[in-house]
Amino acid sequence: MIKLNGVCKTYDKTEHLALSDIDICISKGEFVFIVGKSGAGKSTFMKLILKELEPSTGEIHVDDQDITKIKRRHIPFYRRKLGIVFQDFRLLSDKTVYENIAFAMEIVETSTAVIKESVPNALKLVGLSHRAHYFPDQLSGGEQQRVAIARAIINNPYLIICDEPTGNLDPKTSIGIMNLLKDINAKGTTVIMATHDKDIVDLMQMRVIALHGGKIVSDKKGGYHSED
Ligand SMILES: Nc1ncnc2c1ncn2[C@@H]1O[C@H](COP(=O)(O)OP(=O)(O)OP(=O)(O)O)[C@@H](O)[C@H]1O
Repeated sequence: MIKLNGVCKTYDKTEHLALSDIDICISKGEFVFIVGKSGAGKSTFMKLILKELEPSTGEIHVDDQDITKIKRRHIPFYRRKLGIVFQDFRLLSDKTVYENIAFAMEIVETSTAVIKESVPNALKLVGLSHRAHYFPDQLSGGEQQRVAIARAIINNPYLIICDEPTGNLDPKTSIGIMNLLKDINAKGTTVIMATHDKDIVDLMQMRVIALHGGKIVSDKKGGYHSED
């Protein structure tokens, strides 16, 4: 479960509240969209959960842990529970598809035997077994995003955080990526996705939390709403 209680965030010395009085609860296994105009607070929300930022007030619980209390040296261990997918893929250009995914396991000290078994399985899941030895610049945008998703799930995260994962993709490719995320979610992984893509949100019919001026203005199932 992910729970935010009375979370406010101001940046540095500004008095402007990037997030204000956020109280929400996301159950394990949910798929949640975070929507809102530019400046609404979506990235701030995601960065708080990733522990890239600290709240100015309030508590944030992820998987029954108050993450505001995690010590700096323990942050890398906390982040191992999370898979992250960005708009711009962020693959390592000098590593092949296989190596990009294997690298995510190497840095958490997974054994070679487990890596050799897990990476082909992840590639199969995202439909890219035939691209294992390609480099990122030999792939389409949609294929690169599939690699990024394979890398995000390879260590069995509790939660996948997606920041505009379809932002650089055409509508058809975007739907393929969303179906992949839906399948991963159906196996029990919680997904939180920030997006501007109204068509995708309407298509998926999942829970939608809308932010405006740092406040939650709507929290409903089933697409965008007129007041969002
Ligand atoms: N590093 C920062 N320093 C000061 N203010 C910031 C900083 N980052 C964000 N803000 C402010 O916090 C508010 C929320 O910004 P945030 O980036 O979370 O919005 P967003 O919904 O993700 O926008 P976008 O869709 O454009 O990415 C905005 O008013 C923004 O100007």
